[in-house]
Amino acid sequence: MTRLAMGRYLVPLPFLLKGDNLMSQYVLGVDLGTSAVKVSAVDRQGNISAQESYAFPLSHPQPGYSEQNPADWVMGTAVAIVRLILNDHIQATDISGISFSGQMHGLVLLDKNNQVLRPAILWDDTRTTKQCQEITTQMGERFIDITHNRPLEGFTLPKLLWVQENEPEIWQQATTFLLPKDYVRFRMTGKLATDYSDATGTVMLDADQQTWSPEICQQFNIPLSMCPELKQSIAEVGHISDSFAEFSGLSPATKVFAGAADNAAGALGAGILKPNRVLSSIGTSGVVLKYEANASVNYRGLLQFEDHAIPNTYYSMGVTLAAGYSLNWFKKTFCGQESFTKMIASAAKSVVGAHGLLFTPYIVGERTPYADADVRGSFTGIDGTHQKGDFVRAVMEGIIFSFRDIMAIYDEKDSTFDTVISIGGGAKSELWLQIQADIFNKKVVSLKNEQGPGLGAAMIAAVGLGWYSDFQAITRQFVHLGPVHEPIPKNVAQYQKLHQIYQQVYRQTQSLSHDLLAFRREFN
Ligand SMILES: Nc1ncnc2c1ncn2[C@@H]1O[C@H](COP(=O)(O)OP(=O)(O)O)[C@@H](O)[C@H]1O
Ligand SMILES: O=C(CO)[C@@H](O)[C@H](O)COP(=O)(O)O
Repeated sequence: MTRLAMGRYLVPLPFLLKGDNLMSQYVLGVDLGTSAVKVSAVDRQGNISAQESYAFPLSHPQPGYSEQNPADWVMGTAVAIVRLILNDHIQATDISGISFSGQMHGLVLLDKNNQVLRPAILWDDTRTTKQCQEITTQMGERFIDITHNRPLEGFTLPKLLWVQENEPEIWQQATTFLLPKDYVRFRMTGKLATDYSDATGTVMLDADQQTWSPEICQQFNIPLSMCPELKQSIAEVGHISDSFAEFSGLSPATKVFAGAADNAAGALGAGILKPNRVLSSIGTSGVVLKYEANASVNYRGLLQFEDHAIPNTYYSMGVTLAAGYSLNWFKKTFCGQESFTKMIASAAKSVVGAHGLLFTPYIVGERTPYADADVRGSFTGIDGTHQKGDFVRAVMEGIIFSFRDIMAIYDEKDSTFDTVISIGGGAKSELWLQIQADIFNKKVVSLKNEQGPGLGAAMIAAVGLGWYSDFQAITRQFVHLGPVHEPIPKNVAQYQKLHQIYQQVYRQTQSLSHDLLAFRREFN
């Protein structure tokens, strides 16, 4: 039988030709999340023809540390692509373009030969409190004027300073830094670059000038040459290299576009192109995000301010560090092999307010509204009658109360919106969608196909290829909203009362959790 060599995979040719989609053209959206990489093949009409994913581990070598191995991202992406080609019969030659959505802020350091120098330090790593204080001491309000952000542990600049101070032997060899998706793109094309939406997340971009800030780089002894070239999200960065083609089965003719930060891509994939719509994303992290038409708004660091994937537009957001991560932690720790669906079914048997049990999701520290790396989570009100379902429900509710706290910042700024679009793994749960509607007291809408960031990445490639003239046009064709969850007045009233109690937990447990973390650092 004739066999076609695809990298190291030998595939019977008739098998490859069996697919229905021989004459179709696709773009691939690579969504590099924290729990897994998910690759979607999307046709010119916006139909998601196939999806594959590959999970990778998170490493927490010490409390507050969070790392991943960049090689795992590349391997996982290649495996997902190989599966699309072999299992889903997407023809490599039909894949016209690829783009990316990437977990934000993570630091990948490369030496002069573009070799990775140390594990990537991720967005939820909070080891850099000292470096954040140094940035504030040295630059004060000027830092916020330049970046429209305040320095927080998750961002890339404090991570660079941590390596400078703590690993001088690594720092001496460091030649380039990249964000996570940029490293995957580099391994696919051989080209070093980042895009503006991920660049803002480093807090080294001058938000008004749209250049790397020479003032910030000079202040902290970071050579400007270390910063990758800036590209628009839809810019073509290159083609698939021969070596990655060999490895993955892709065609070297496939064009590769810069892509975007996952929240920018998620906003695209959810049709967040107007200020009346807000995104609620329950991934590993949790995000409440609002479209901003121009850079004149400055929340002075109360919320993050970032470049959107659409040129000259922006978004603001608040981040709950451990959203889906909290539910995942609960499942892994207490529910054995049980599926999310089964575990959540037990929560559905509980009631609004989980019979008086409250959870705060600060289990890896928090970013918004409390920028506090050393706070930790809590269950309050545990009673001898509580069942497992009450605990699961309390975790789900606590995460959404944390989102409600972010919305309170928008309320204070008189920033109004009427619709919440829910994306991320958490949007798969009907119960969680209704809890959101009831706690937000807003209409909550999910997507027909829950692939916000992956779809956004595919949309970037499709616009980059010229299939659509702009993001407004492609959104009309690609983004399909699903069922609407309306708030239930009785539940809204109960949650409003409970939220007031929830809001007291941070202040009343802050010093306790700081003391406990100090104890842990001293003794374990
Ligand atoms: N069936 C489900 N119902 C509700 N939540 C789910 C389900 N499956 C996964 N999740 C949640 O979604 C999270 C992963 O979301 P995802 O958007 O894939 O994350 P990331 O992009 O960070 O990798 C998990 O941590 C989990 O809490
Ligand atoms: O730190 C942030 C945004 O500022 C996170 O939202 C990361 O971008 C990770 O995203 P997920 O893996 O949770 O999608």
